[in-house]
Amino acid sequence: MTQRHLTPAPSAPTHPTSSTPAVALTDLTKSFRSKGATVRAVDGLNLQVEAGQVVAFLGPNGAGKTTTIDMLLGLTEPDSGTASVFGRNPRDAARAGRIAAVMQTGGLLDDFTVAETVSTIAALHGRTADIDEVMARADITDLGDRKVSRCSGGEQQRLKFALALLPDPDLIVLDEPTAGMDVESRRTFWAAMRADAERGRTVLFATHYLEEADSFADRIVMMAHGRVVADGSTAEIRARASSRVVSAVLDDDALPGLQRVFPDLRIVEHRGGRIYLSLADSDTLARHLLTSTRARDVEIAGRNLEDAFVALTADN
Ligand SMILES: Nc1ncnc2c1ncn2[C@@H]1O[C@H](COP(=O)(O)OP(=O)(O)OP(=O)(O)O)[C@@H](O)[C@H]1O
Repeated sequence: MTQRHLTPAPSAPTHPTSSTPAVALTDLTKSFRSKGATVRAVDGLNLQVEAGQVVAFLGPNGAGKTTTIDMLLGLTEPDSGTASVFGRNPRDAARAGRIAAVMQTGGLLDDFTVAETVSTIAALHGRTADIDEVMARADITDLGDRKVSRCSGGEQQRLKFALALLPDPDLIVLDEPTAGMDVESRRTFWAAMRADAERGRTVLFATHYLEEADSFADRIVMMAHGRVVADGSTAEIRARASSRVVSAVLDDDALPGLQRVFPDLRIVEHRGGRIYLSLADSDTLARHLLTSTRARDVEIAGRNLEDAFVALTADN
C-alpha cells in the first residue's frame, strides 16, 4: 500500500469528502431459510465508511459479503438494523445517482457492441456527452465495435465498470469484480479502478484475495460468519494475517502464566491435543516455551489467510 492510494490525487478532485459517512451499517442482520435450516448470512454487522475511502471487504466463501452489499445497494431488506448511503436510504441514494455497482454476473446484452451498450445506458441516464470519457476511464475505448459476447470476462467487467461510472456516483460498489479473470485482466481492471479512485470517489469492493485488497484498498474489513472479524489499514491486517502460530503440547494450567509473561498472547485454538498460540514475536514465544515451561513438541508455522480467518473468528 503506497501513500498515493490514501489521498485523492491533487488534480481535479471531483468527489470532495463531506462529514456524512458514505456508508453507515448499523446492527445489520439478515438470515435465509435453506433446506429447513436458518443461515445467518449477516449477523449484527456495524460498519462506517468515510467518503473518499477505498475499502476492501475480504472474506472466504459464505462470509456474508454479497448479502451485505445487497443490503447496502437496497437490493435486499435487512431483517433488522439499518443501512444508509450518504445519510439516505440506499434506494434513494441509488435513485439520486450517488451509488452504482459492478456485480459479479449478468447485466449485459450479448448482441450489443460495447459502444452500443454504453450509449444506450448513457441515454437512460441523460449523459450522452460523457460516453468517450467513461470508456477511456474504464480502458475500453479500443473495444467499441466488439460484440459483448466476444469480450473476455475481464473486458465485460470493464464495460460494467464504465456503465457504473455513467451516473458519476459518489460511491461505487464492486462485488468480486475480478472473479475468474487471468492475471493480466485483473491488472488492467485494477489500473482503471485505481486511476478513477484517485480522483476521490469512495470505493467498496468485495474480494477473496488478500493481495488484491492489499494493493488497492486503504482499509480492509475482514468478514467471517456474517461479522466483521478485523478492520484496519492494509498494513495492520496484513500483519495479523501473516503472523506465525506457535503450537505445542502444553497443559492448560500453564496458560495463565504464559499470559502474564506475554500480555499480547492470543490463544488461537485447541486441536488434536495441541494448543495454537499467536504472538507478534513468535521466536521469543517458542524460546520461552522450550526453556521455561514443560511444553513439548513445539512447532512454528506460517499462517495462511484461511488460518487467519479461523483464528480471527475464534477470537470474536
Ligand atoms: N438467497 C439465499 N438463500 C439461502 N442462503 C443464502 C442466500 N444468499 C446467501 N445465502 C447464504 O448466506 C451465507 C452468506 O452468503 P454470501 O453470498 O453473502 O457470502 P459471500 O461472502 O459473498 O460469499 P462468496 O464469496 O462465496 O460470494 C452463505 O452461507 C450463503 O449460502
